[in-house]
Amino acid sequence: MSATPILALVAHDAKKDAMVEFARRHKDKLSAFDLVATGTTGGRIQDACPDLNITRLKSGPLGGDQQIGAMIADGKLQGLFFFVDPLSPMPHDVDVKALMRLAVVYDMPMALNPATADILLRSARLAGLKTTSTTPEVGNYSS
Ligand SMILES: O=C(CO)COP(=O)(O)O
Repeated sequence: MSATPILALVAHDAKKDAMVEFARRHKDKLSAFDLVATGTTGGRIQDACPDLNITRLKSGPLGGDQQIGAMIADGKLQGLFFFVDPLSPMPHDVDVKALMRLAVVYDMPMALNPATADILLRSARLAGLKTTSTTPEVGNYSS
């Protein structure tokens, strides 16, 4: 696992401008992390902030949300910034829900809008003081 905490940046189309603005505003702080993003979101951020090192995954509807979900399940992610559009139907709604669900299952710091993202990025937990997400109680659901 990377020694540097990894953050994921994801935004639905109606929220991509807000994500780009968030990344611009916080690019100094974000540069301290390894960043992953779904394909289109990552491209928009990279264009706006060329100095940020962003690993682009697949586009959300083509599996990018699930790739990030797998990173959460594998303990490879330390924070999720997911600017969701609650007003538009999504062809991959099940993937969106699955990603948010895994973030909750693993007690992943997760911001779903810019206001929360600002607070989360400032938090000590994301600054690397505590970078391990909580392993869920598996109950009857063994690994
Ligand atoms: O659809 C997304 C999240 O559900 C985001 O995917 P893109 O960044 O490829 O647009």
